[in-house]
Amino acid sequence: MKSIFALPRLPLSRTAMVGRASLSTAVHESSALIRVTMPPVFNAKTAQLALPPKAARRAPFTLPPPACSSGGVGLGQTMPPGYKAQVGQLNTFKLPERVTGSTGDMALGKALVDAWRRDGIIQISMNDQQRSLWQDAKAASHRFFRKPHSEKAACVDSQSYAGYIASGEEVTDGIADYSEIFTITKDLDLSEPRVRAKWPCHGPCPWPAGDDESEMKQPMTRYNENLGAEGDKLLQLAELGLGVSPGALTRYTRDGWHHTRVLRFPPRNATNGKGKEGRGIGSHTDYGLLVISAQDDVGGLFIRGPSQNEKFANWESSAAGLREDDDGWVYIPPVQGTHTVILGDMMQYLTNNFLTATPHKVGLNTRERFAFAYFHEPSFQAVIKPLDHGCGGLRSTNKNNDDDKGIHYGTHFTNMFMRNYPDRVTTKRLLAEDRYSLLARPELRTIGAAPVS
Ligand SMILES: O=C(O)CCC(=O)C(=O)O
Ligand SMILES: [Fe+2]
Repeated sequence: MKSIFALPRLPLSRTAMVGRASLSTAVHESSALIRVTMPPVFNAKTAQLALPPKAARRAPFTLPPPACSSGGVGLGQTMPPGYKAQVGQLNTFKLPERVTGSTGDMALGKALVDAWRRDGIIQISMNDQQRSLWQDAKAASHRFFRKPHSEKAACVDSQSYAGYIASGEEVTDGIADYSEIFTITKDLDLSEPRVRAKWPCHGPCPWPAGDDESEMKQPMTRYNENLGAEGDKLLQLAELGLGVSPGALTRYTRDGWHHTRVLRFPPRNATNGKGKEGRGIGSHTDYGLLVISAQDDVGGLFIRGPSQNEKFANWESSAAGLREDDDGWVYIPPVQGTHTVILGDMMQYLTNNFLTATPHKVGLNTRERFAFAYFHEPSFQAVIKPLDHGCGGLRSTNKNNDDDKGIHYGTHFTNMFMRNYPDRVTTKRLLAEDRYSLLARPELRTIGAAPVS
């Protein structure tokens, strides 16, 4: 059996960043009562006119007005106790039904890219169908997490990383997280050719026993399929906003290795004592292109916006634990009826750091919290190469793209999951059967070998 430590570039669990000037503007303690009014919804039709010249645009995040102002919701009120952070107040963008490349789409794409570059996060409104899919998926997650431990713990598969992860089982930067998770990866039965060929991470999703599909599988699958379309729509808009050719991003997501983490966080006073007090998930970046998240009304998510002073590349050395206890975190209050979208490692690599992966972490609150993180990813087989043109004219450091070997997404994903779950049966089987070596085979590297601008 090959030792995990002998594998090429396998960083330690979910990673971290370095030194950033602390925000000089007001920082709100979680106990502060803040009243704010929500900003207007972005209107794609008027976006071009509405976009102010760069210098006049608002500073990263609009800080809420003082407590005495009237109306609005106390967004900062839901911040978990014991945390100190600026409270983010995000504009809510509305996406069109279809992206056609119209002037409105181009303006919206530019506005999204600007917001990611400024804040590291965007907020988009759910349409009626998405609200209903989210309600159904959330109800299914409540049902699942209420099951006895033994029933949840049985939801494990030895070939895929899908299924249950108990509170305290996941490790970020060497410290156990309190989150309780059900991961959904591509659900492939045992007769599927990639599963038969023993490709790493490929296998069935171990739905709970007795699920007649309506309990868990259907609501989760419908939710994920809808976000699959939403993810590609966002990438099309990002292509317009970056000024790269159509397909420059979406070419990678055909048969994308999209997956979802269904999460429950215990209240801070009811943990199993296996993690670090108050901590839900430690600071990390996620692995692919986009993370589209929904959270209930409890609150717990913090992010760090892009900074010139904070350089990291999670595919080279782990960004887990990055600046976990530093200043400079922004609390993202739950806004019902919206998804938030942050960026992953592959978006950073593709755009030569023009867009950067968004470091984030989760704190435990006084009530239990439920959230969904959907990951919009390249195909497992994709070899990602930095974009040649566009992206504001930025090019990768001094590297010539033709010489760049690129990043094989399937290898990055496998490294990250082995890192997070060193003791899981899936990791043990992967190593015991030397599946890792298959990642070098040409049939696992079929998408995107040549750079596209
Ligand atoms: O709970 C959240 O809002 C985010 C979860 C997260 O960061 C993850 O699952 O990777
Ligand atoms: Fe995450």
